[in-house]
Amino acid sequence: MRILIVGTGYVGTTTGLVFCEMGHQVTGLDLDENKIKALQAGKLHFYEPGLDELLSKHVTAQHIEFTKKTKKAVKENDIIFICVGTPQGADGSADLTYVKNVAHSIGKYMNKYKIIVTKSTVPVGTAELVTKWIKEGQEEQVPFDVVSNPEFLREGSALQDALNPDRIVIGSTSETARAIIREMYRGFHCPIVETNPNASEMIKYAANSFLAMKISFINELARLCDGLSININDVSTGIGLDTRIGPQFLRAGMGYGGSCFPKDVNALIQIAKESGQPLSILESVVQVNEEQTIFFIEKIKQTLGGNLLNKKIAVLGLSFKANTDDTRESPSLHLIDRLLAEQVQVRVHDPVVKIAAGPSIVQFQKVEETVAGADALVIGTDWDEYKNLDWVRIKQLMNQPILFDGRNMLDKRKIENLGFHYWGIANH
Ligand SMILES: NC(=O)C1=CN([C@@H]2O[C@H](COP(=O)(O)OP(=O)(O)OC[C@H]3O[C@@H](n4cnc5c(N)ncnc54)[C@H](O)[C@@H]3O)[C@@H](O)[C@H]2O)C=CC1
Ligand SMILES: O=C(O)[C@H]1O[C@H](OP(=O)(O)OP(=O)(O)OC[C@H]2O[C@@H](n3ccc(=O)[nH]c3=O)[C@H](O)[C@@H]2O)[C@H](O)[C@@H](O)[C@@H]1O
Repeated sequence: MRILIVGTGYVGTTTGLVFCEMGHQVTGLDLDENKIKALQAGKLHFYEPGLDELLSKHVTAQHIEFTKKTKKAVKENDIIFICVGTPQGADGSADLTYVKNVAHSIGKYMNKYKIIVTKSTVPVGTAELVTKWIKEGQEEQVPFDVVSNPEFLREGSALQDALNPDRIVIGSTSETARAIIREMYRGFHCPIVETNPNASEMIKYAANSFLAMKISFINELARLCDGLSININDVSTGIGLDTRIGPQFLRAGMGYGGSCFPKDVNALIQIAKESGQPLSILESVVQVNEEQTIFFIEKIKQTLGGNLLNKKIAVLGLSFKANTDDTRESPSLHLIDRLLAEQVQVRVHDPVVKIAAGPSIVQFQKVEETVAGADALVIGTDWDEYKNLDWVRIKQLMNQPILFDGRNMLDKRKIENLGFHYWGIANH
């Protein structure tokens, strides 16, 4: 069966290449000409460790091709994965414009039985909408089935996650379609959850919301622990060893960011409101997350004497987490916005992200240049390379050795022994 991936962003490109690895022939479709040109040349248009090698391998072997010709791509392929964006709309709900456009095009150009699989994260009821939109697009009746098959990969470890998922979820009312998609995933060694589309769509939002809830829980607890001089990392270890809790997603920091948790938690809140069954717990998750940057900046203010006017602050890391160039809802950028509002002179560094300079913000190539003359240094993203910097040299270069670790990634004792004033999130 020939596979079409619609949308060649983080999810689409990774999914396409994973299917190549499983021996399938794949076409990637996108409307963005620049992305398609880059991909055709075997070049990844975003930063994701390991994916560039795989892309170049499968492009060279002609296991994958890329196109912007929707009609041809729809006609020639049997299984169509929708991997387009579902950004947050004005009221917090998911904006399905891109999904709707794709469904209309699929209907319009469909010439024989096809399975349409939604991999994008979409609200409960979208499979029914996709069915309706495909029918609206059809000029003549052609049979098709719709499947919900949410994706659980993380940016930064997309390939490993997609190749080794904890589970695969397949939601469809059609046993035939479920069986075909199940067969496509033969070779994956993980449980497969088969269910109806609504439950499948809910599983995705519930998973992201639960993980976001763990982060907000530990962050709010960290604020309490900070006042009580308790090390939150010890608390995370202590509770995480309980197998019912688990160690993951208990790292206190500046709050969760990225293209998914913020929008998906809000989308589920909106679904709940519309259903007359509000999820107050998730409303608190969002509130705690928003407060976390304020908590952090207040700490910086207090330490620097209550006023940040014209202070020079160096921020290391711009992406929403390490190993990605994605800055969507990045906690580091949220912090920088607030620093700029306080009229701070901001100096930034990131190993892969480039941002436009402004009157009060300058980006440097090297960490040493970034910290020169700084009144304080903030770790904004947990890039590995920030762990083993030459801290003796950095101390010499700074105006005063004050370090705020927004990711609790440094060894407090070691840094303090070098003469730094160190503050992490309840990292006592
Ligand atoms: N980024 C991530 O790590 C994960 C994202 N998701 C979900 O997957 C979906 C996609 O996310 P990303 O890959 O990050 O999005 P993205 O924004 O990186 O990529 C989406 C792509 O779709 C293309 N597109 C839009 N309309 C199109 C059309 N009519 N025909 C062809 N291409 C079209 C865009 O040009 C863009 O390249 C979202 O629903 C997201 O919530 C799910 C799991 C992980
Ligand atoms: O639906 C999605 O798009 C994806 O969203 C997240 O993946 P991602 O956003 O790539 O990154 P995460 O590793 O989950 O991190 C999200 C944010 O939480 C923060 N985080 C994570 C873990 C933690 O313990 N503490 C913490 O603050 C990260 O720094 C980051 O800002 C989920 O982990 C994926 O399973 C899901 O597929």
